[in-house]
Amino acid sequence: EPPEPPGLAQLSPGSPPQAPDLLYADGLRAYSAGAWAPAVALLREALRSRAALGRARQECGASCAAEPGAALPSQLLGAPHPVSGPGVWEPLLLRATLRRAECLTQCAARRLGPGGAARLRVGSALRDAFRRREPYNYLQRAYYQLKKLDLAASAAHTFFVANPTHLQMREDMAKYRRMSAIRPQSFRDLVTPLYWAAYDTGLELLEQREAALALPQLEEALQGSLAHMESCRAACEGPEEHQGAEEEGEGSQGGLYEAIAGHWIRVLQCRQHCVADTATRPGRSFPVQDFLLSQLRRLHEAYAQVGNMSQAMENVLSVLLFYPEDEAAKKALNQYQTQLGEPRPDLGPREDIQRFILRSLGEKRQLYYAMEHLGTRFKDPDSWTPEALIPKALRERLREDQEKKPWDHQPPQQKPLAHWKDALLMEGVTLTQDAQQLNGSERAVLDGLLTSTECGVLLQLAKDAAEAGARSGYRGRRSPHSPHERFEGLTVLKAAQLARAGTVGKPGAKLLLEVSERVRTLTQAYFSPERPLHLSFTHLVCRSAIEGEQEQRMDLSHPVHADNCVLDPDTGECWREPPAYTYRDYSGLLYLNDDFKGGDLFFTQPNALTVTAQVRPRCGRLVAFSSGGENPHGVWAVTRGRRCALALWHTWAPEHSEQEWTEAKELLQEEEEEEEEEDILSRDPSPEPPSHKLQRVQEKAGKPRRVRVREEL
Ligand SMILES: O=C(O)CCC(=O)C(=O)O
Ligand SMILES: [Fe+2]
Repeated sequence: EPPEPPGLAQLSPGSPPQAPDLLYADGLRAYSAGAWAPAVALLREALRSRAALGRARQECGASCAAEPGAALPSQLLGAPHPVSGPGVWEPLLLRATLRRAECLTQCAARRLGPGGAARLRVGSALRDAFRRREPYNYLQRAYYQLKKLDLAASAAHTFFVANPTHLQMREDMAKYRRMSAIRPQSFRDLVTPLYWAAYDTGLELLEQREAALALPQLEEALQGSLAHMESCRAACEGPEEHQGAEEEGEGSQGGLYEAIAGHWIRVLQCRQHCVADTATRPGRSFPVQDFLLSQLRRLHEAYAQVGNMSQAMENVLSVLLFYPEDEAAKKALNQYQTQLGEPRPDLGPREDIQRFILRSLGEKRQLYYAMEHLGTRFKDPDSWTPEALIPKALRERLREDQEKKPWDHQPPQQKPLAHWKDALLMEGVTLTQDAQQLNGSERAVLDGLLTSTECGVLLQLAKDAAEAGARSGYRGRRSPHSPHERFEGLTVLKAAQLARAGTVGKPGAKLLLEVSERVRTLTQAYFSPERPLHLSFTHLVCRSAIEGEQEQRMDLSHPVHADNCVLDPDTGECWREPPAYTYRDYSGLLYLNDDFKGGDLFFTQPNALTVTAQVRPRCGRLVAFSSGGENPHGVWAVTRGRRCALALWHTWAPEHSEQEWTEAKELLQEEEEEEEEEDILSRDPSPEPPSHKLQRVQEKAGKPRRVRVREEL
């Protein structure tokens, strides 16, 4: 194992947890250095620290709620001014808030060590990363490197259940599943509490008419769902949770009262949304409260099956507490009542569910009050909220809002078609897929740009150039994107030079120039008829699978990226600044062959996860698209054979047009002229090569490709 980077956090078991952001950053540092064991230790400790904070919040929230005067100042918003007037009410709210803050702070310090919760607080970016279970992605790779395959599989599974559209992980999962050394039970979710498993077992038992055995499982699952929501709610009161809320203009202007009220409103909003916190289960994830409701339904059926009619009643009444008009529940209730015989007014909904609903209604009432009187916002996550609870003045407004669609804007204007149609016709090219078919705004697949002979010539050119490179010790260059592939790139100028030196055929080098111009014409006609495009870089690229290293592959041939900006998949933003090639406006990929395995091009949403379109390369197929953040793309692993493509980038900026293209053209022309001269005059047998150009080319060719660290991770 390579040496670990200096200055990593020291871990001492048993001591209070360190700050998760520090641990995580160090874990990633160790990971990038390939120090797998420290990476695992640090990442796990980051997770443990985060969990400790969550637990402490929950326990402290509960214990402080039980302490007189330190309960969440509930009901204070609901009816303050009319009853006691602000003069009386303000000091009450203030005192309750301070008491509670004090109680929580002391409690957290007792549980987490000096500094308490504030010391373990993290920024919103990291919170999101944890929510997306990102640490498990790194963990699985580190475990894999350490050959701890079962642990790798469980970490991978844990990440995957929460990110089912993550391409890389989907591939990885398929590979883990094929590995016979991994036990099937290793594919388990390390985050989601076991209540999923309890629920699944309960369902299975119910199907086998084993209701008595199913009941404890279903009860456990129900408690699990409630606990899930509790822990989500507890996290709402952290010092970090409402960053940015002030920017939204809620609660920052005005006095102390507004500030405190604003704080509680945000806590309540956050708590309300915990019903929609996702319960994640292999292959599925949905709001935890929906899960709770299906548990209640299974429970009343199971109790009825074992003849425990009073508990069956309690559970079906609990469903009706949410949805009093639920037909199936009403029917079941009637049936249970008949079976019971005598009326049982003592029976009501389950106590835990009653508490849950009452508390939620109380919060909603306060939030609607604040909405009406303080102008705050509240989007109720529940469909079961009784209308009577919503102030009359608000009902109308809410209904209007609901009818207004946020995506009311016009679809993007279609480009004038006449120009490019002519251009296509001239070249004998067909439009195979337009932007709409590719689920994007500026994307197209065009076919027929090259004949198979032309593809053959260009493939031969790439091959000859690679072999020439091999002879000069250039061979064995691994791809900058994947250790499992070789990567050869040929620029137009290098091709011209090699042609001149007689290393590659001249027709190939000439065709390269001609074809790139063909692509430019079409791209301009299709995407930019009003404004000329210039080629800014042309690169003939082949990616070859390395024999025998493909089974264990965990990566893409080319990670997801955008061509003219630095993509931040966390936010979907794309920064048009260096090190990106910011002047690139349109990209083109002209494919030369299809006799390889894998290697499809794909587009994703800005999250770099969700695939929106996929294209299989073939001879003469051009994929053209705008180079910005609207077109993140990547290439699947090439697992067998060699995939060659001409990659071209176009720019509107004339100052960034490709000098080498002109130089190459001159070079090839010069040679032609010289040949003619030679033929005619046979006087000058050794014309001096343009050595300054050669030198420059060599420098450029040897320059390593920019490595995008973010993508590599
Ligand atoms: O070869 C491909 O299909 C895509 C390559 C690519 O996206 C790039 O070089 O920027
Ligand atoms: Fe690209």
